[in-house]
Amino acid sequence: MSFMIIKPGRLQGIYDITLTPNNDHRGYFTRMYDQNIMMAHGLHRNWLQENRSFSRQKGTIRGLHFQFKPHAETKLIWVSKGAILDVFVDVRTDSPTFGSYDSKLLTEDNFAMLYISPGFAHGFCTLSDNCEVVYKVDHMYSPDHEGGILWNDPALNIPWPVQEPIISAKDQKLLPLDKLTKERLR
Ligand SMILES: Cc1cn([C@H]2C[C@H](O)[C@@H](COP(=O)(O)OP(=O)(O)O[C@H]3O[C@@H](C)C(=O)[C@@H](O)[C@H]3O)O2)c(=O)[nH]c1=O
Repeated sequence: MSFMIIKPGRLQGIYDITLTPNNDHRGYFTRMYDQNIMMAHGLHRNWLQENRSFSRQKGTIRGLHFQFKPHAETKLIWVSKGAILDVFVDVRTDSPTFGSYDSKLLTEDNFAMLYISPGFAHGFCTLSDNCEVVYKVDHMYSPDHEGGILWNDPALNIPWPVQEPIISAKDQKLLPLDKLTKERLR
């Protein structure tokens, strides 16, 4: 049995991963990561940091974030508590889907994981209180390379489930995608 079922998402570079638990009368056992399976799909990375983010209230938005090159990150994301709508925007200037977004529901019990390649801006909206998101990244945090796009960029028109989110002061000041210089994104 394969503990990780991996399928390409709609946008090139995105992968939907479904974990398959082994159930018995006690509960279940599942692998959260299987290096051999990830390698077979060319998706194993040298994960350097694992982050746990906790949001107290439903309707919190974090994002949309990325790191500029050479610190652009791959992210492997799942939800250990609560539920989120995870959103990712293609900011690869040479991509035919530049500026397109997609989203995925991740919950504490849907056994879903999301693999996001470098070159995507990433964010999420919490759909429940006390939400905990856990994700691995393959580059260390580099404050000098932080990049972001305004969550409600009118050109992107992302249908977020909230109109007035709880959001950080830093994220409130982010600019729309068309204000980012393509030179810096390259
Ligand atoms: C992301 C990060 C933040 N920090 C610090 C900076 C700051 O003092 C505090 C909170 O940082 P932020 O407000 O940037 O946290 P947050 O808004 O949760 O940022 C995260 O958002 C999601 C959507 C992502 O995709 C992540 O890559 C990351 O950008 O933690 C680190 O020390 N290491 C890290 O890896």
